[in-house]
Amino acid sequence: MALDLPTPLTPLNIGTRGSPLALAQAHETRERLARAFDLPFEAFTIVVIKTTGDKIIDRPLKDIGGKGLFTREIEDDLLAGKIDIAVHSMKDMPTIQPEGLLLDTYLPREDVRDAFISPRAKGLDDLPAGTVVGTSSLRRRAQLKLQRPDLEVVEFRGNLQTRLMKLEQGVAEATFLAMAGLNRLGMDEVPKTPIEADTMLPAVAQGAIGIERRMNDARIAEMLEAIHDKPTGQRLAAERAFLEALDGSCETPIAGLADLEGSEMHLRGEILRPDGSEALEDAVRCPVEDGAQAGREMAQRLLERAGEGFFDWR
Ligand SMILES: NCc1[nH]cc(CCC(=O)O)c1CC(=O)O
Repeated sequence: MALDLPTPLTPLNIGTRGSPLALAQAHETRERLARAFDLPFEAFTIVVIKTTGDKIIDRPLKDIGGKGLFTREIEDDLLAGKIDIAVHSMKDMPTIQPEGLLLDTYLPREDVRDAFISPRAKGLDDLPAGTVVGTSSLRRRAQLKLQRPDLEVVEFRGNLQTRLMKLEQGVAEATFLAMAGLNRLGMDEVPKTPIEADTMLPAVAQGAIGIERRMNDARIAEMLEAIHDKPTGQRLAAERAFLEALDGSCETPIAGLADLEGSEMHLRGEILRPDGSEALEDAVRCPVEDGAQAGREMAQRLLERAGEGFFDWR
């Protein structure tokens, strides 16, 4: 495919966070673009941007608060033209983007499942009562407590490597990590047990990489079209409509997953009390193109069942 790049060729700047996983995602994006347009890798520069969430690593995310902890600085640079596109884990992205930005290009989705990670146990059932499990995810904490109220949970922040190190040091006996992250980093040696979605429904958009751009940049829009994965787009449209209708932030335990079965979509959703004392689930099948509407309706049904204060700690 021919691409109308200005001559002499100016590199396209790809913005990303600096964690190993974020870098792997940026490199995958660069490879897909280079391949689609038969361009050398040098046509793309990867620009590492440090975000507030990267700078503050000693406090739980929910205590720092505020929207876009891991995205604001990157989006500012995108709006300012310092970068041309930004690569994100869609799981970490708010459902609404700042004025002037669009986030509607997705790479083919990786494994959506969570994995159980422990040097000593194969699965949750093997852990004796009182065992300490580390996680910084409110969803995983609540899902864990629902299944095993007898286990202890400790806050487990930091990137994938940091969390694996904490396991090794014995800060916790087990943790959960996304299969997608482990796969993208090629961490095949980490002993992991994938957990099926029936047992632990993943986060909305887990395993998906999104590429953000300026709304008025037609050249970039055209370019991104070449690497967009439509099925991933259809699944995320439903999952993110569900999340948006729930007003979900990182501070509420919500899970959601859309699977495609031919022309049909199978959409599942779950909301939990933060202490894991209760979970409400719903599921529907609908035509793929109705996914977003189905997501919003599912959110409404769950909110009605939940009633006031469901997400409050008690
Ligand atoms: N919140 C951090 C984060 N954001 C995306 C991933 C994994 C990759 C993905 O889900 O796309 C992770 C780590 C994890 O949950 O284990």
